[in-house]
Amino acid sequence: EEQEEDVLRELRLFLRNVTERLALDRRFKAFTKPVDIEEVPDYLIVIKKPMDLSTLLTNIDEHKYVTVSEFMSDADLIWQNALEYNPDSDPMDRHIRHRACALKDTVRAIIRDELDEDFDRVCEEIKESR
Ligand SMILES: COC(=O)[C@H](Cc1ccco1)c1ccncc1
Repeated sequence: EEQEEDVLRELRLFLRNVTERLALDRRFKAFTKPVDIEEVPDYLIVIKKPMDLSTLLTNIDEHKYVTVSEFMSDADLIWQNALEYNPDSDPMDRHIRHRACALKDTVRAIIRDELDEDFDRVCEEIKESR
């Protein structure tokens, strides 16, 4: 009903704000756009579910997420993929892994600090009802 659409509109505003703040953080530059398959031809052989911050924003606008948990599952793909594709001991791999871990910690801290648990519960109830 109308009140539910108001809740989901507020969820999208929150998720857009979080995602845009991440995309402005210089540490996360490598995560802002899909990995370039021309640059990295084997990427899609190794990584089955690519994800990046611009795709998160598109998904939000396409009403893909009804709960924060669904958003977090896609957001987690970004850093998980980076750890999986860049496992070596060379400095480049270690650098992107450090940034991937920073992304993981930053997303979790923002959600812990800024998501109201009652609001999240309302979103989860809407999801169960559909
Ligand atoms: C999320 O970004 C990545 O996984 C790519 C993989 C990649 C390897 C070569 C070109 O791109 C990356 C980008 C920048 N620095 C390290 C790795």
